[in-house]
Amino acid sequence: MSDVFDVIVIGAGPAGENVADRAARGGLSVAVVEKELAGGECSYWACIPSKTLLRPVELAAEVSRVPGLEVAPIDTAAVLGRRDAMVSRYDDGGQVEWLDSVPVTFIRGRGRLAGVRQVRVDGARDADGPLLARHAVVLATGSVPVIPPIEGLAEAEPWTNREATGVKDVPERLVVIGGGVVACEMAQALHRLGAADTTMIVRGDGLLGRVEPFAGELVHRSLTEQGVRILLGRNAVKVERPVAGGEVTVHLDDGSRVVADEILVATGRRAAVDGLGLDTVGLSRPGPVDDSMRVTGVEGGWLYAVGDVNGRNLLTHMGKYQARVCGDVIAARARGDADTLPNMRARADDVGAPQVVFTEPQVCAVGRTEARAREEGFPVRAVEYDLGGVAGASLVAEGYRGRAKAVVDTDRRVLLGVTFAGQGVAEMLHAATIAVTAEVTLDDLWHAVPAFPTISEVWLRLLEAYGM
Ligand SMILES: Cc1cc2nc3c(=O)[nH]c(=O)nc-3n(C[C@H](O)[C@H](O)[C@H](O)COP(=O)(O)OP(=O)(O)OC[C@H]3O[C@@H](n4cnc5c(N)ncnc54)[C@H](O)[C@@H]3O)c2cc1C
Ligand SMILES: NC(=O)c1ccc[n+]([C@@H]2O[C@H](COP(=O)([O-])OP(=O)(O)OC[C@H]3O[C@@H](n4cnc5c(N)ncnc54)[C@H](O)[C@@H]3O)[C@@H](O)[C@H]2O)c1
Repeated sequence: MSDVFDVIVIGAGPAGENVADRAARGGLSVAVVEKELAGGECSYWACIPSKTLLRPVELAAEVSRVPGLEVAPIDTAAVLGRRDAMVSRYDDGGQVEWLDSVPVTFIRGRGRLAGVRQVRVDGARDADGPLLARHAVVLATGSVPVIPPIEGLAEAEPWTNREATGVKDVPERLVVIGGGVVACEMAQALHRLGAADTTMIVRGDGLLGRVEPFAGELVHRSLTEQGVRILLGRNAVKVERPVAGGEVTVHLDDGSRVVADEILVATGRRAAVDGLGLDTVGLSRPGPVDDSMRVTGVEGGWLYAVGDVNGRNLLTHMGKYQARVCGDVIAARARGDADTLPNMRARADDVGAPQVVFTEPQVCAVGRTEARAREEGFPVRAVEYDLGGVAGASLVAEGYRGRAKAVVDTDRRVLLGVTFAGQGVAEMLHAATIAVTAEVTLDDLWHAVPAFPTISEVWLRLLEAYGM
């Protein structure tokens, strides 16, 4: 095998795989180095298993809101069996086969920078010399969970997303630290799959702090009604687990405590750069990157970073988008072609990435929240509408509960952000993404007539609320 490639990608998660694919399509030879499983966190321990565990929860809630249908109890063993199938039983054979077909050279082992355009691979290739990249090295190593420095927490061997999404025996009593996306999604899934006694410890005054407050409130209400205990404005100060795998006690800053069988930490993620050799090229972190995903300040401009590791937006679709830009740019630069075509710069990251939180109710948003738009100095007017008041929603469910909000730039009459919360709203997000990204004016949106009776009629109601 040649030790010289046009491009070397470290990390074969969704971002790494896509940058490799695009660079190879551009005619370059590419090697991808992966220390665990091709497909990355998303395929085995994040998006895919978490959504598989949440789908029956969502479906059961939907069925329970239509008179004439009955919800059978959720069969947890069957759900976990489907999860195992969806993660290919933690076997990446299919992904490796696809990489081979691109074609890309797949190298299993831990990669690290070893100087300019050089990558060493620990493991199988350790004894060999470094791999050399003619044009570019791309960091696509993803992120790892943050374990906060709470006394006794690390020693208590808390669950992270890996144990939670890979659960084999659902604990009866679960305590979750955090109130963000992972905390809400996994608390809901595990509670409905058997963790009858689930408590969330949230340091802020609401859930899902990055979205419009009404969305977090709707999720809070739903979780509480299902029986999840949510402690807002509390901090864990000490954790005790005297016997490994035994009962765990979490002490809170108000003197109270929570006892559980397992503890899940969902307090954010940080770039996966430990042992990555950034120091060998004079860096302490893998960024910032410019809009072509090139790490700034590296002489020769040969280093790029895509996906979670660059910290822009920790979402699979955004990492893949950055990867497409990056792979095309590297190929164009290698050929000496113009690298400034519109598809060769990532501009969607700053606008406010689209995101769906797959709780029940779902929450989805794109663009800026009202608060962020005001902070950034836009002339803003926000309008809201009760989704339950739309004919399509009342057909979907008895007592449909949900809300929509649009944030408008009053000077240019374009949307800066849109948020929906409610049953089945995820598939409405892309219309909002197009409107926000393409800056479709309200006057043009008026002619995009939503079909009756769909929940999308809320678009019309929002425009009417604006005064049209
Ligand atoms: C519970 C959970 C649910 C999520 N759900 C969603 C969702 O529904 N939708 C969504 O868009 N996002 C979701 N995310 C976020 C999503 O998982 C990440 O944004 C996505 O996985 C990032 O892709 P990536 O390729 O940058 O990194 P990763 O998927 O983390 O892949 C990085 C790869 O690099 C490898 N690697 C790391 N270091 C080295 C090294 N030194 N040498 C070789 N290989 C290395 C790793 O083994 C890994 O395979 C979720 C995250 C979590 C935790
Ligand atoms: N459906 C999806 O798209 C999806 C699902 C899961 C995760 N993700 C992505 O994964 C990333 C990580 O998710 P996450 O939920 O871990 O992070 P997050 O940033 O969404 O939430 C972290 C939560 O932990 C809290 N927190 C942080 N430090 C704390 C501390 N020391 N003590 C107590 N609480 C603390 C924060 O206040 C917040 O509530 C997110 O950026 C998200 O984009 C996406």
